[in-house]
Amino acid sequence: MAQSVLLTGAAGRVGDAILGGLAHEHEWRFLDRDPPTEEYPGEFVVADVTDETSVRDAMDGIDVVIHLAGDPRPEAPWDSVLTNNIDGTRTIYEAAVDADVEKVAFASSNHAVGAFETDERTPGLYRVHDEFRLDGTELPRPGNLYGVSKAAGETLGRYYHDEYGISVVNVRIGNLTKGHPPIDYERGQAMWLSYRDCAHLFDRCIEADYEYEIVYGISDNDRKYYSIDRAREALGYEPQDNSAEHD
Ligand SMILES: NC(=O)C1=CN([C@@H]2O[C@H](COP(=O)(O)OP(=O)(O)OC[C@H]3O[C@@H](n4cnc5c(N)ncnc54)[C@H](O)[C@@H]3O)[C@@H](O)[C@H]2O)C=CC1
Ligand SMILES: O=C1O[C@H](COP(=O)(O)O)[C@@H](O)[C@H](O)[C@H]1O
Repeated sequence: MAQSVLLTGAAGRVGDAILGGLAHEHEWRFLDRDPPTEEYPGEFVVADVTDETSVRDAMDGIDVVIHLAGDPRPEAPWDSVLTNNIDGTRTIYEAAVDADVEKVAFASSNHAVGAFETDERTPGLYRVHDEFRLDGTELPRPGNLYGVSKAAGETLGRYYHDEYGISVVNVRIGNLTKGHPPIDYERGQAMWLSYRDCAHLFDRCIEADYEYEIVYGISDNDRKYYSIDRAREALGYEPQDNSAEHD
């Protein structure tokens, strides 16, 4: 069923992947601090996610928020992730609960658990026969301050779910690249998320019923060290791509 969806960070790569598959499936409103450089299939609000007034206005009549806006750089400095990622996510949740939004899908990251990739585990971890899996029940283990900000975003979701009942799914996105998996990069191939699977996964975040979830957002790669079982069970995610098919 078509839903009214607010997509923050719409002008970025993940937004592009989502709209590539779902532009005509839902009623969209977009928010980004960068103005659009092309036509979007819905109202486009140019605003910063830390601007409470603009975010509250953008939330009016919305059923589901897909919150992508933030600094995506693994090497991002603390000032930037504190403002754009942590405060921005808090601003989104405050406005969402006040507007009676049903669900928020939060773009978390592999970097929230990057420090599980110890010297002892790698590079074996990235290879097909290694059986180590993270499944979303483990505690965060960030390897950088960007990862800390994503773990904080997941925890903000936990709080707003428990306190206000809003449905929350945190998608620990792997490595989104268009057309094919990263080349000569085993880690990136193990956590590849194709554009097609990305659109489908966020469609399931819009449509499925859930309470509070942490899932991994990768394609069905032979090499994987993230389990996609929870995404399948909780959301009905059925990925079609596999980085091994591009070897
Ligand atoms: N691309 C990937 O492989 C992965 C992305 N993610 C997460 O997904 C989200 C989107 O990432 P990408 O599309 O790759 O990044 P991107 O940089 O291509 O897009 C991010 C968008 O957010 C906007 N933005 C940033 N800060 C903002 C603010 N304070 N207010 C309003 N808009 C703001 C930017 O203008 C940009 O259009 C990020 O939260 C990132 O951490 C997580 C894991 C992997
Ligand atoms: O969270 C993110 O992860 C991806 C993949 O990480 P990388 O360390 O393999 O590059 C990254 O490309 C993206 O920019 C980031 O937001």
